[in-house]
Amino acid sequence: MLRAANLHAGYRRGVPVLHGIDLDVAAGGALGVIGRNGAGKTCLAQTLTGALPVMDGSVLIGDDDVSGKDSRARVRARLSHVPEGRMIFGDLTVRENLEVAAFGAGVKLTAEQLHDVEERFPILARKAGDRAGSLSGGEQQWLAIGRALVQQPRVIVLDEPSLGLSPVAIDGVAEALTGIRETGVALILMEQNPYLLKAVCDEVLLLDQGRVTRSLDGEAGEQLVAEAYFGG
Ligand SMILES: Nc1ncnc2c1ncn2[C@@H]1O[C@H](COP(=O)(O)OP(=O)(O)OP(=O)(O)O)[C@@H](O)[C@H]1O
Repeated sequence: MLRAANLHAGYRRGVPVLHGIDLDVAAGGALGVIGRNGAGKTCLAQTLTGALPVMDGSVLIGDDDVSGKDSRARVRARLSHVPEGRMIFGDLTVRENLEVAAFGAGVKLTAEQLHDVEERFPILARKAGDRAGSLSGGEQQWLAIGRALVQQPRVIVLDEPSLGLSPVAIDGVAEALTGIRETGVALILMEQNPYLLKAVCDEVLLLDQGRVTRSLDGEAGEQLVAEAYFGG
């Protein structure tokens, strides 16, 4: 569903941070990317979603080559982004945040679709009229994922969704992401939390200085991920 081949990218022209990344995630699959601070996870998330340009290599969503397309075109090709720090609109209500996200993807938000998302995350219905900025960190994370879901994605790229969350909230994120996978959506999860990766992903890539140095399959288990994280 999402493939990247020989991907080179960076924040500044002529200064690559990613040096030839290959990855592939199928519909309903979940691929994790783990790495230390500065390894390039955010750069990879932003390059996949079009916030940063591809310097070399390619990004395909299904058969659609989106390498030269910006983030607006990619969201319309059904690739959604849950950015680091949530990036919700704090002054808009929870419901307005969902409506704006759907509009940005060119999706007409029907009552049924809204109901589906609010059923998955009931807090979004209970707080529909509240200012998004008044939500707790965990609630804002639900909203950020809800914003991606109303875009009817084929793929969601999430950048450190566990950041700042309590262990209980992280368990909730793991459960929600597993449920979303089961609907056939592909997930790419940039994370430093090995337990979330273990709970959600089939395969985890270890990123170091912009290169994939190892690939761990889900069978290898928590210990292997933790080893990669703490000892890699
Ligand atoms: N806006 C920027 N402009 C230039 N270089 C940047 C910028 N942001 C990050 N970098 C550099 O790019 C490299 C990769 O950073 P990036 O934030 O993508 O990694 P990361 O794995 O997401 O790290 P973290 O977990 O700390 O967010 C680092 O060397 C970093 O210093």
